[in-house]
Amino acid sequence: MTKNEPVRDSWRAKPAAQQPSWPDSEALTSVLTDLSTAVPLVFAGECDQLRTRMAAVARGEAFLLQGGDCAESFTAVSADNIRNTLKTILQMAVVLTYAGSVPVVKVGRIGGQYSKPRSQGTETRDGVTLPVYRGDSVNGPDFTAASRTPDPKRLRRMYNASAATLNLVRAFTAGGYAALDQVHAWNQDFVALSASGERYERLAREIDRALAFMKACGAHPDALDDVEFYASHEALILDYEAALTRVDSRGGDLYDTSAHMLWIGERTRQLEGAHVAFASTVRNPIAVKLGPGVAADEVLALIDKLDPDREPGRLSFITRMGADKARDALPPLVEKVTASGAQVAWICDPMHGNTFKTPSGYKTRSLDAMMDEVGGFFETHRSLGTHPGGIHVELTGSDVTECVGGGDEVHVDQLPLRYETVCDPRLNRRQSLDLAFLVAEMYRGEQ
Ligand SMILES: O=C[C@H](O)[C@H](O)COP(=O)(O)O
Ligand SMILES: C=C(OP(=O)(O)O)C(=O)O
Ligand SMILES: [Mn+2]
Repeated sequence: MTKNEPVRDSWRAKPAAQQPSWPDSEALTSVLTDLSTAVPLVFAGECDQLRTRMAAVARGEAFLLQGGDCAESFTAVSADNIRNTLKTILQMAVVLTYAGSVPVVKVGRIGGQYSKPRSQGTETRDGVTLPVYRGDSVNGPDFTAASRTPDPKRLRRMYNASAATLNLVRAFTAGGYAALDQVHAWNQDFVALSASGERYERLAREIDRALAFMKACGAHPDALDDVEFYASHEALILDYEAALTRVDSRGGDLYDTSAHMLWIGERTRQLEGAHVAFASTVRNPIAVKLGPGVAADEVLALIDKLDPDREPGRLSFITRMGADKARDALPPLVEKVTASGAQVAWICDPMHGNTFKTPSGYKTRSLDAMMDEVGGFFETHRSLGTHPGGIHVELTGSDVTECVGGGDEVHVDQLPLRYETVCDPRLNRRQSLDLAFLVAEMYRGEQ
């Protein structure tokens, strides 16, 4: 028995919110047995490396950019989609790196983001009530009884889809696709072609000059050809996460090898719940979402449970307060955590507190509200002398129409044109770049 066997299953004694009711427990056991011997998707050493990167974020020496789909779906796993998402995140990262003059830690909501917590257990349409869609790992989005019935075989499909996605991400990021020159050229195209491009022209020109200067100095461009890119998702379906948890051969610690970083959602962060208990057993960097209802004492208790050794990089808080609440809700939390001596990374998710439904029933978010929340996040950290450590956003590299606003404005009446998300509305490619340039201006104190 390894030193970790006693703690490994400790979470099973706690209540787990938001778990599917699998109708066939034998089928579930069979899939989990199979997954428990599957090849790990990430190496524990990479998780350690990300922890050191996140420690730099916590110390104020780096910025986190975390983004990707609200919910990945099996049918959307394609080279085009993966490449476009990656390309968008890399483009955003170049702008933020230059503006902040600090390294940007790049983490995708990718290669495992298949499970969704929901506000309601069921959905009713035209008098018919069915289980709610909980992500492709559990059931299908189509509104039929067959599609909405949880099917454990989907957990194996999630693993396969994650493996294929991460394989291509690794190929792109190590194979020269992500070269800085290339990414900057894409940004120049965006500035030239976007309606709001003029506003960003100055920043793009400055980056151009900085690159020319580096080259003139003989800075080795090869070093700029590869990027570090990490994978993350919400650790929601604990049976899946536990099946992919392995004892690290190097030191005997437990790592959840389904992703480098895992987060606990707003709906599953109960102090005595199974999600917090599970996360406390693994060494991966962990993040917890915090909504406007959280009390400062709960946040301190989360630190005690998840980061008892007060190790910078281990724990991040992703605040998602809503634009109208951020300026009131955030300061007391940041003050108390700082006073406690814990060094966590503070990340802003400007999306989940700003969702609304249009009269015709589309779930959407406006770029203005997002920027307002990011503004409140920066103001709070600047006034308290703490570090605004990063942003966490739902985005896609495709030209969808799911969020409203942006330089090439998407209007409410255009939402039906390309509303393709299976869960929450994502920023499209241009809106994501708008956001990056606007955050860059904020970082430089220009707004
Ligand atoms: O990211 C996901 C959503 O915010 C979450 O699943 C809740 O969505 P719902 O209110 O539509 O259930
Ligand atoms: C469900 C999500 O967020 P939250 O837990 O903050 O509501 C999410 O990130 O998709
Ligand atoms: Mn979401």
